[in-house]
Formats: sequence, C-alpha cells, structure tokens
Amino acid sequence: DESIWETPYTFNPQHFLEKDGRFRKREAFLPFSAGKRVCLGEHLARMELFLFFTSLLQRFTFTAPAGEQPSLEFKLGTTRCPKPYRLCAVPR
Ligand code: HEM
Repeated sequence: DESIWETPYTFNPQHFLEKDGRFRKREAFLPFSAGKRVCLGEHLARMELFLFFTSLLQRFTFTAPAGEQPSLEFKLGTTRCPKPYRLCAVPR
C-alpha cells in the first residue's frame, strides 16, 4: 500500500524503525489480525519466533549467495509463501 509504506516493494526493516533506531509500531501491520477473530496463539507465536530467530542469528550469519537476490514475489496458497530461494548460513 503506497499510501502507508515508504518503500512497499522492497524488503525494508526501516519501515519499523524510528530515526534513532527505536522500534516503531505500525497500525497497518496486522499479521495476527485484530478484533473478535484475532489469533489466539499470537503470544505463543511471538515467543517462539523470538527464540527461534535469536537462536539462529546468534549462531549463523545469513546472506544471499554472491550475485543472487531472493525474490519478493510470492506463491499463493492458504497463505502467501515466498518463492524458493537459496541462502548461505555461515557459522559465527
Ligand atoms: C506466526 C504464527 C501465526 C500467525 C501469523 C497467525 C495468524 C493468524 C491470523 C491472521 C488469524 C485470523 C484468521 C481469521 O481472520 O479468521 C489467526 C487465527 C487463529 N490462530 Fe493464529 N497465527 C499464528 C500462530 C498461531 C498459533 C501458534 C496458534 C495456537 C497455538 C494459533 C491459533 C489460532 C487460532 C485458534 C485462531 C482462530 C481465532 C478465532 O477465529 O477465534 N495461531 N491466526
């Protein structure tokens, strides 16, 4: 949505950061939905995602293979899935 996101077609973590690097909450980002049908597992999922990604990021440096860039296009199924891509995980 061009009216909300500064660079909607690029992977841009700055969308969620203030100028000084603090986290910026965006009302338009609702991965767990909202209201009566909000995801009941949101808190569990957030804790699991935190533990999963911090464990991986503490142990590996992730990069795209030289000269390759993962596509931001998706495959539509029950959810939108990233198209297959290659990733290098280098032990830290
Ligand atoms: C990254 C992980 C997850 C995401 C992104 C996610 C996302 C969502 C979303 C968007 C909905 C609303 C669907 C709708 O509009 O009807 C939903 C519903 C639901 N989610 Fe999750 N979910 C996640 C993990 C989990 C986990 C771990 C559990 C349980 C352990 C869970 C349990 C539920 C349940 C029971 C509902 C139905 C709520 C209702 O309709 O009353 N979810 N989830």
